[in-house]
Amino acid sequence: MVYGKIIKGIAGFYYVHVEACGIYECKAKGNFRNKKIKPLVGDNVRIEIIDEENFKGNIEEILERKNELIRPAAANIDQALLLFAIKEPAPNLNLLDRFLVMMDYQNVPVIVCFNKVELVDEKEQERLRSIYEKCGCRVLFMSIYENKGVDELKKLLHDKTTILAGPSGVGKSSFTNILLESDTMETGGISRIGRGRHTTRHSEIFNMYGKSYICDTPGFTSLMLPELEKEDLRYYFPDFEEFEGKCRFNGCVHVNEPGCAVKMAVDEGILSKDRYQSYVTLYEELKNKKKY
Ligand SMILES: Nc1nc2c(ncn2[C@@H]2O[C@H](COP(=O)(O)OP(=O)(O)OP(=O)(O)O)[C@@H](O)[C@H]2O)c(=O)[nH]1
Ligand SMILES: [Zn+2]
Repeated sequence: MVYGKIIKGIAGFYYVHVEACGIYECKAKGNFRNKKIKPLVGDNVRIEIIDEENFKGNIEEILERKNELIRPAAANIDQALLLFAIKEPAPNLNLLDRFLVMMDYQNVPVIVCFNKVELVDEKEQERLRSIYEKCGCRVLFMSIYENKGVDELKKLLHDKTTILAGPSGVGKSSFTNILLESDTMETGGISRIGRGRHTTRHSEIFNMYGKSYICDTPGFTSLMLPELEKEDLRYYFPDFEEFEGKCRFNGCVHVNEPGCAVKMAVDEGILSKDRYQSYVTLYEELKNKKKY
Protein backbone atom coordinates (compact mmCIF):
# COMPACT_ATOMS: atom_id res chain seq x y z
CA MET A 1 0.00 0.00 0.00
CA VAL A 2 1.26 3.41 -0.93
CA TYR A 3 0.29 6.58 0.86
CA GLY A 4 0.81 10.16 -0.19
CA LYS A 5 -0.58 13.66 -0.15
CA ILE A 6 -2.40 15.55 -2.89
CA ILE A 7 -0.43 18.69 -3.61
CA LYS A 8 -2.24 19.89 -6.67
CA GLY A 9 -5.39 19.15 -8.59
CA ILE A 10 -6.12 20.14 -12.15
CA ALA A 11 -8.73 19.02 -14.63
CA GLY A 12 -9.63 15.73 -12.98
CA PHE A 13 -6.03 14.79 -12.20
CA TYR A 14 -4.54 14.83 -8.75
CA TYR A 15 -0.84 15.10 -8.14
CA VAL A 16 0.04 12.92 -5.20
CA HIS A 17 3.38 13.23 -3.50
CA VAL A 18 4.68 9.96 -2.11
CA GLU A 19 7.61 10.45 0.20
CA ALA A 20 10.89 9.04 -1.07
CA CYS A 21 9.32 8.15 -4.43
CA GLY A 22 7.95 11.08 -6.33
CA ILE A 23 4.79 12.65 -7.61
CA TYR A 24 2.14 10.45 -9.15
CA GLU A 25 -0.50 11.67 -11.52
CA CYS A 26 -3.68 10.07 -10.25
CA LYS A 27 -7.32 9.74 -11.09
CA ALA A 28 -9.99 9.33 -8.46
CA LYS A 29 -11.22 5.76 -8.72
CA GLY A 30 -11.86 4.57 -5.16
CA ASN A 31 -15.25 3.81 -3.66
CA PHE A 32 -15.31 7.19 -1.90
CA ARG A 33 -16.77 8.36 -5.18
CA ASN A 34 -20.03 6.64 -4.32
CA LYS A 35 -20.15 8.61 -1.13
CA LYS A 36 -19.74 11.80 -3.14
CA ILE A 37 -16.50 12.74 -1.44
CA LYS A 38 -14.24 14.71 -3.71
CA PRO A 39 -10.49 14.56 -3.22
CA LEU A 40 -9.01 17.87 -2.12
CA VAL A 41 -5.58 19.40 -2.22
CA GLY A 42 -3.96 18.49 1.09
CA ASP A 43 -5.76 15.16 1.37
CA ASN A 44 -3.76 12.20 2.61
CA VAL A 45 -4.59 9.36 0.31
CA ARG A 46 -3.87 5.72 -0.42
CA ILE A 47 -3.04 5.12 -4.03
CA GLU A 48 -2.65 2.18 -6.30
CA ILE A 49 0.23 2.55 -8.70
CA ILE A 50 -0.76 1.57 -12.19
CA ASP A 51 2.32 2.65 -14.09
CA GLU A 52 5.51 2.91 -12.03
CA GLU A 53 7.66 4.16 -14.89
CA ASN A 54 5.40 7.04 -15.81
CA PHE A 55 4.28 7.83 -12.28
CA LYS A 56 0.61 7.14 -12.74
CA GLY A 57 -1.88 5.83 -10.25
CA ASN A 58 -5.39 5.78 -8.88
CA ILE A 59 -6.60 7.23 -5.64
CA GLU A 60 -8.18 4.41 -3.69
CA GLU A 61 -8.93 5.95 -0.36
CA ILE A 62 -9.07 9.37 1.26
CA LEU A 63 -7.89 9.31 4.86
CA GLU A 64 -9.75 11.15 7.57
CA ARG A 65 -9.40 14.93 7.35
CA LYS A 66 -8.16 17.15 10.14
CA ASN A 67 -9.95 20.13 8.64
CA GLU A 68 -11.56 21.13 5.40
CA LEU A 69 -11.55 24.55 3.80
CA ILE A 70 -14.24 25.63 1.43
CA ARG A 71 -12.40 28.47 -0.30
CA PRO A 72 -9.89 27.63 -1.50
CA ALA A 73 -10.99 23.99 -1.40
CA ALA A 74 -8.33 22.14 0.59
CA ALA A 75 -7.94 19.68 3.45
CA ASN A 76 -5.57 19.21 6.41
CA ILE A 77 -4.27 22.76 6.18
CA ASP A 78 -2.10 24.13 8.98
CA GLN A 79 -1.65 27.63 7.64
CA ALA A 80 -1.82 29.89 4.61
CA LEU A 81 1.02 31.80 3.05
CA LEU A 82 -0.03 34.89 1.22
CA LEU A 83 2.73 36.17 -0.99
CA PHE A 84 2.73 39.67 -2.41
CA ALA A 85 5.37 41.94 -3.88
CA ILE A 86 5.83 45.14 -1.91
CA LYS A 87 6.30 46.87 -5.26
CA GLU A 88 6.29 45.88 -8.95
CA PRO A 89 3.48 44.95 -8.89
CA ALA A 90 2.12 47.05 -6.04
CA PRO A 91 0.16 44.85 -3.64
CA ASN A 92 -3.59 44.70 -4.12
CA LEU A 93 -4.51 45.33 -0.51
CA ASN A 94 -8.18 44.72 -1.08
CA LEU A 95 -7.36 41.22 -2.27
CA LEU A 96 -5.14 40.77 0.75
CA ASP A 97 -7.86 41.88 3.16
CA ARG A 98 -10.42 39.69 1.47
CA PHE A 99 -8.12 36.72 1.87
CA LEU A 100 -7.64 37.50 5.56
CA VAL A 101 -11.40 37.58 6.14
CA MET A 102 -11.76 34.27 4.34
CA MET A 103 -9.01 32.64 6.38
CA ASP A 104 -10.15 34.07 9.70
CA TYR A 105 -13.63 32.74 8.94
CA GLN A 106 -12.11 29.28 8.48
CA ASN A 107 -9.71 29.54 11.43
CA VAL A 108 -6.58 29.28 9.35
CA PRO A 109 -3.53 31.24 10.54
CA VAL A 110 -1.98 33.44 7.88
CA ILE A 111 1.57 34.44 7.11
CA VAL A 112 1.66 37.54 4.95
CA CYS A 113 4.96 37.81 3.15
CA PHE A 114 6.01 40.79 1.07
CA ASN A 115 8.73 39.99 -1.43
CA LYS A 116 11.01 42.40 -3.34
CA VAL A 117 11.59 44.54 -0.26
CA GLU A 118 14.90 45.83 -1.59
CA LEU A 119 12.73 48.09 -3.76
CA VAL A 120 11.35 50.12 -0.84
CA ASP A 121 12.65 51.79 2.30
CA GLU A 122 12.30 50.56 5.87
CA LYS A 123 9.55 53.04 6.57
CA GLU A 124 7.20 51.43 4.10
CA GLN A 125 7.97 48.01 5.56
CA GLU A 126 7.20 49.18 9.07
CA ARG A 127 3.98 50.80 7.92
CA LEU A 128 2.73 47.54 6.44
CA ARG A 129 4.02 45.52 9.35
CA SER A 130 2.08 47.53 11.88
CA ILE A 131 -1.14 47.35 9.84
CA TYR A 132 -1.08 43.61 9.35
CA GLU A 133 0.29 42.59 12.71
CA LYS A 134 -2.77 44.28 14.19
CA CYS A 135 -4.80 41.88 12.08
CA GLY A 136 -3.24 38.94 13.86
CA CYS A 137 -1.01 37.82 10.98
CA ARG A 138 2.58 36.89 10.95
CA VAL A 139 4.19 39.52 8.72
CA LEU A 140 7.44 38.85 6.89
CA PHE A 141 9.57 40.79 4.49
CA MET A 142 11.69 39.05 1.94
CA SER A 143 14.00 39.80 -0.91
CA ILE A 144 14.77 36.78 -2.97
CA TYR A 145 17.25 38.85 -4.96
CA GLU A 146 19.20 39.78 -1.84
CA ASN A 147 18.50 36.53 0.01
CA LYS A 148 16.83 38.31 2.90
CA GLY A 149 14.07 36.79 4.98
CA VAL A 150 14.07 33.60 2.93
CA ASP A 151 15.37 31.37 5.74
CA GLU A 152 12.91 32.82 8.19
CA LEU A 153 10.03 31.96 5.91
CA LYS A 154 11.42 28.49 5.28
CA LYS A 155 11.46 27.89 9.03
CA LEU A 156 7.81 28.84 9.35
CA LEU A 157 6.92 26.28 6.71
CA HIS A 158 8.81 23.47 8.37
CA ASP A 159 6.74 20.31 8.89
CA LYS A 160 3.56 22.17 8.05
CA THR A 161 1.04 21.89 5.26
CA THR A 162 0.69 25.36 3.85
CA ILE A 163 -1.56 26.66 1.13
CA LEU A 164 0.14 29.21 -1.02
CA ALA A 165 -1.71 32.10 -2.55
CA GLY A 166 -0.65 35.25 -4.30
CA PRO A 167 -1.14 37.08 -7.55
CA SER A 168 1.04 36.69 -10.59
CA GLY A 169 4.52 38.18 -10.74
CA VAL A 170 5.22 38.39 -7.01
CA GLY A 171 7.90 35.68 -6.90
CA LYS A 172 5.99 32.49 -6.19
CA SER A 173 7.96 30.43 -8.67
CA SER A 174 11.25 31.97 -7.55
CA PHE A 175 10.44 31.08 -3.97
CA THR A 176 9.24 27.57 -4.63
CA ASN A 177 12.35 26.96 -6.70
CA ILE A 178 14.41 27.83 -3.65
CA LEU A 179 12.44 25.29 -1.62
CA LEU A 180 13.07 22.72 -4.26
CA GLU A 181 16.79 23.41 -4.19
CA SER A 182 16.86 23.02 -0.41
CA ASP A 183 15.11 19.72 -0.78
CA THR A 184 17.68 18.59 -3.31
CA MET A 185 20.52 19.53 -1.01
CA GLU A 186 19.00 17.91 2.04
CA THR A 187 18.33 14.64 0.30
CA GLY A 188 21.73 14.56 -1.38
CA GLY A 189 22.02 14.80 -5.12
CA ILE A 190 18.99 14.50 -7.31
CA SER A 191 15.77 15.63 -5.74
CA ARG A 192 13.41 12.85 -4.86
CA ILE A 193 10.65 14.67 -6.55
CA GLY A 194 12.66 15.54 -9.62
CA ARG A 195 11.99 12.12 -11.05
CA GLY A 196 9.47 11.12 -13.61
CA ARG A 197 7.91 13.03 -16.37
CA HIS A 198 7.21 15.99 -14.16
CA THR A 199 10.78 17.14 -14.26
CA THR A 200 10.02 19.32 -17.21
CA ARG A 201 6.66 20.42 -15.92
CA HIS A 202 7.93 22.93 -13.49
CA SER A 203 4.59 23.98 -12.06
CA GLU A 204 3.88 20.50 -10.77
CA ILE A 205 7.06 19.81 -8.93
CA PHE A 206 7.61 22.89 -6.89
CA ASN A 207 4.98 22.19 -4.32
CA MET A 208 6.86 20.50 -1.59
CA TYR A 209 9.97 20.56 0.45
CA GLY A 210 11.03 17.73 2.74
CA LYS A 211 8.16 16.86 5.06
CA SER A 212 6.74 20.30 4.59
CA TYR A 213 4.03 20.72 2.03
CA ILE A 214 3.24 23.74 -0.04
CA CYS A 215 -0.08 23.14 -1.72
CA ASP A 216 -1.05 24.95 -4.80
CA THR A 217 -4.71 25.83 -4.87
CA PRO A 218 -6.42 27.51 -7.76
CA GLY A 219 -9.08 29.27 -5.72
CA PHE A 220 -7.49 32.65 -5.10
CA THR A 221 -9.78 35.20 -6.66
CA SER A 222 -11.06 38.69 -6.17
CA LEU A 223 -14.53 37.24 -5.71
CA MET A 224 -13.63 35.29 -2.64
CA LEU A 225 -15.83 36.19 0.31
CA PRO A 226 -17.40 33.98 2.96
CA GLU A 227 -21.14 33.64 3.41
CA LEU A 228 -21.46 36.20 6.14
CA GLU A 229 -24.17 38.50 7.34
CA LYS A 230 -22.95 42.01 6.53
CA GLU A 231 -23.42 42.96 10.19
CA ASP A 232 -20.90 40.29 11.17
CA LEU A 233 -18.18 41.37 8.78
CA ARG A 234 -16.72 43.73 11.36
CA TYR A 235 -15.78 40.80 13.60
CA TYR A 236 -13.41 39.62 10.89
CA PHE A 237 -11.42 42.85 11.07
CA PRO A 238 -9.44 42.23 14.27
CA ASP A 239 -7.82 45.67 14.09
CA PHE A 240 -11.28 47.25 14.55
CA GLU A 241 -11.86 45.32 17.75
CA GLU A 242 -10.43 47.84 20.18
CA PHE A 243 -12.99 50.39 18.95
CA GLU A 244 -15.94 48.06 19.19
CA GLY A 245 -18.50 49.38 21.66
CA LYS A 246 -17.05 52.90 21.55
CA CYS A 247 -19.28 54.19 18.76
CA ARG A 248 -22.24 56.45 19.52
CA PHE A 249 -24.77 53.85 18.40
CA ASN A 250 -25.07 50.34 19.68
CA GLY A 251 -24.50 47.82 16.91
CA CYS A 252 -22.74 50.41 14.75
CA VAL A 253 -21.49 48.75 11.57
CA HIS A 254 -19.01 51.59 10.99
CA VAL A 255 -20.32 52.63 7.59
CA ASN A 256 -22.81 55.52 7.63
CA GLU A 257 -23.41 56.08 11.31
CA PRO A 258 -22.37 59.37 12.92
CA GLY A 259 -20.08 59.28 15.94
CA CYS A 260 -18.38 56.11 14.76
CA ALA A 261 -15.19 55.33 16.68
CA VAL A 262 -13.76 53.27 13.84
CA LYS A 263 -14.20 56.09 11.33
CA MET A 264 -12.65 58.52 13.79
CA ALA A 265 -9.67 56.22 14.23
CA VAL A 266 -9.27 56.16 10.46
CA ASP A 267 -9.40 59.96 10.29
CA GLU A 268 -6.80 60.20 13.02
CA GLY A 269 -4.52 57.77 11.21
CA ILE A 270 -4.75 55.13 13.94
CA LEU A 271 -6.45 52.68 11.62
CA SER A 272 -5.38 52.20 8.03
CA LYS A 273 -7.46 53.93 5.36
CA ASP A 274 -6.86 51.01 3.02
CA ARG A 275 -8.17 48.54 5.55
CA TYR A 276 -11.24 50.64 6.13
CA GLN A 277 -11.80 50.97 2.39
CA SER A 278 -11.62 47.19 2.05
CA TYR A 279 -14.12 46.86 4.84
CA VAL A 280 -16.60 49.18 3.15
CA THR A 281 -16.14 47.46 -0.21
CA LEU A 282 -16.75 44.03 1.28
CA TYR A 283 -19.67 45.31 3.31
CA GLU A 284 -21.32 46.66 0.17
CA GLU A 285 -20.71 43.38 -1.60
CA LEU A 286 -22.39 41.42 1.16
CA LYS A 287 -25.26 43.86 1.19
CA ASN A 288 -25.86 43.56 -2.54
CA LYS A 289 -25.55 39.81 -2.50
CA LYS A 290 -28.52 39.52 -0.16
CA LYS A 291 -30.81 41.24 -2.63
CA TYR A 292 -30.84 38.30 -5.00
N1 LIG B 1 13.12 43.08 -7.45
C1 LIG B 1 12.90 41.79 -7.19
N2 LIG B 1 12.38 41.00 -8.12
C2 LIG B 1 12.14 39.71 -7.83
C3 LIG B 1 12.44 39.17 -6.54
N3 LIG B 1 12.08 37.87 -6.55
C4 LIG B 1 11.59 37.60 -7.78
N4 LIG B 1 11.64 38.69 -8.57
C5 LIG B 1 11.26 38.84 -9.99
O1 LIG B 1 9.87 38.98 -10.10
C6 LIG B 1 9.42 38.41 -11.34
C7 LIG B 1 8.30 37.43 -11.05
O2 LIG B 1 8.82 36.31 -10.33
P1 LIG B 1 8.20 34.85 -10.44
O3 LIG B 1 8.92 34.00 -9.48
O4 LIG B 1 8.11 34.41 -11.85
O5 LIG B 1 6.72 35.21 -9.92
P2 LIG B 1 5.40 34.34 -9.87
O6 LIG B 1 4.68 34.83 -8.69
O7 LIG B 1 5.69 32.90 -9.95
O8 LIG B 1 4.67 34.81 -11.13
P3 LIG B 1 3.82 33.97 -12.17
O9 LIG B 1 4.77 32.98 -12.77
O10 LIG B 1 3.35 35.01 -13.11
O11 LIG B 1 2.72 33.34 -11.37
C8 LIG B 1 10.63 37.75 -11.96
O12 LIG B 1 11.14 38.64 -12.94
C9 LIG B 1 11.62 37.62 -10.82
O13 LIG B 1 12.96 37.65 -11.24
C10 LIG B 1 13.02 40.04 -5.56
O14 LIG B 1 13.33 39.68 -4.42
N5 LIG B 1 13.22 41.34 -5.94
ZN1 LIG C 1 -18.79 52.49 14.37
